[in-house]
Amino acid sequence: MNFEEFVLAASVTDLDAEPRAREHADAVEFRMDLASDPLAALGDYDGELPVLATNRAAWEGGEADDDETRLAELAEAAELACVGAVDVELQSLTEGEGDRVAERARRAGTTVVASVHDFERTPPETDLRGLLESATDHADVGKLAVTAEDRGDVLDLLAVTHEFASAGERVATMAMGEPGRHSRAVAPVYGSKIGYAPVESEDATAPGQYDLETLARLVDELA
Ligand SMILES: O=C1C[C@@](O)(C(=O)O)C[C@@H](O)[C@@H]1O
Repeated sequence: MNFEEFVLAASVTDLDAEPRAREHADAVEFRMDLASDPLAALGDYDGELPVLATNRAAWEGGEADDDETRLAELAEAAELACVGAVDVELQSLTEGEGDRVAERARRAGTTVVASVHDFERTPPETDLRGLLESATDHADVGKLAVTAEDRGDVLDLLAVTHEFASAGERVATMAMGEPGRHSRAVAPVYGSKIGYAPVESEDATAPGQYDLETLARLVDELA
């Protein structure tokens, strides 16, 4: 997966959902931290869509609390043929052992997405820029998910997205929460390369997500 074109990822906690995602998604984001035996599930996976593997740390809003196990599992996943990309938290890449995962991923030809999340707010525009700069420096794709408290926050995020994408950087951005919901449909217009959506809205993996069919339609109509 090279993310040169926009990739719509169906965010799943169970890979058995993949057949239901095929019609609208380009990939499945497998939330390993929310699955019961993720490596076994990946081993058994015989779906059509490539997998973007995420094993989100508890300290970054996920459910994987032992960092050593979490990163070891993610590195193993990165080496599987069905896995086209792995998500590694930027903080793991800069301060933890995430760079080892990234190295193993690269050796296996797997794309690395460096991610940053803010579940509280949208940092000021200069900080957004700094975070995306660091994320794009450390990985093939820099991803920034923030929480919008008002529409103005989305404007800041879109401005920075546009700036990086225009400079040829591969970025993925979205504003979580209700005021930021429309960013999921609009950010791709400004160059964001990944969208996330649950197959069914009750299985959302972040606040403010559209269901897959809806996001696919909105992105298509705005493209
Ligand atoms: O990082 C992201 C983006 C996300 O948080 C969202 O807002 O859609 C959903 C997560 O599953 C994914 O790992």
